[in-house]
Amino acid sequence: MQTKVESPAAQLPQMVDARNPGQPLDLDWVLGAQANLSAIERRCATLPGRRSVKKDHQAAWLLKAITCIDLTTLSGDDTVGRVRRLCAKARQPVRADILDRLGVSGITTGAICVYHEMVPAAVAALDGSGVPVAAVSTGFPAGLSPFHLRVAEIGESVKAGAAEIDIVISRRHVLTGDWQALYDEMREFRAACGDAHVKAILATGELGTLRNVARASLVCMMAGADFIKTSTGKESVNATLPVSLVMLRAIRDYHERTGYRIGYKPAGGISKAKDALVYLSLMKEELGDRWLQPDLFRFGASSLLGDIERQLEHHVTGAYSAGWRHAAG
Ligand SMILES: O=C[C@H](O)COP(=O)(O)O
Repeated sequence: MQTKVESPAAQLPQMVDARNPGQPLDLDWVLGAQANLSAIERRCATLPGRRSVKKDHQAAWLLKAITCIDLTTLSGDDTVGRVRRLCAKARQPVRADILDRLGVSGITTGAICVYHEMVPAAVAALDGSGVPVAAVSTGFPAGLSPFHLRVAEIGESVKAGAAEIDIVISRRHVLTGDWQALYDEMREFRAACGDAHVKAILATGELGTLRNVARASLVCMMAGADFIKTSTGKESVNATLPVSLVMLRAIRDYHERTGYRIGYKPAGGISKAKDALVYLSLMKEELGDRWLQPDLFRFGASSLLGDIERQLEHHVTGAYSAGWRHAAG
């Protein structure tokens, strides 16, 4: 079987759209956003069973998923050694013998995602690979440090070589309906990023309602977010299908009204290949094939890659290896 999947770096030049500049805060639009919980739940309940891709198609979709992973380590005990091992995995996400049998070469993960202190090590380890480094920022995960320090943290990570910045929003602005404060904060974070792309982490598990998720999504896009991201991975509820549906529809709405395509990053608790397939099919159904590229879609995941590699090994050998053989990623 020949499954041609190009690396994200190879895909980017012809795929990149104009960057979202943002727009003035439109409160009528924001307050008009609603979320019908029972309709959303009904739609999501049908998703896992509905679209099942098999055999070679499944392998191709799993390879696609790999190119969209922000391979992540966000632990208090991260070391330079761990980050270097993860970067080696980002450069070569699947064992060479498995890729040979799939007829694929040159794939990488979408990015590496680390805390600020690990950015220089990751940048050095990924030199020449085309894999960008994403830094979580702005007092991740709670986002409750002094505002000027949150802004300064972005600048430090950009200076250290991060090409993508994952900021956390102030959940209290959403919970109190202070959309202007959320907009102003996000606008300032975006400005501090300069040319680095900014992903706005909504921490949806802490926003109370799906309607708040829809409104916060719109405000962050209006303030210039390049991506909206569900979670830090540290909330008690992280990425879910209902939240994803609401955020994807906000992205669709924003695209229809402004012409700008905003990326989506579900993050936290996505660790199985079959879950990745459900997310890919949700993207395809809600937003179309254009959103299946790494410049518009990422998984934030620390252990998903290991399960995908295991499934690909099963695809080419017919046997499952032990999970520990695919530990990194
Ligand atoms: O943004 C990424 C998340 O922190 C990763 O979460 P995870 O460890 O549950 O995959």
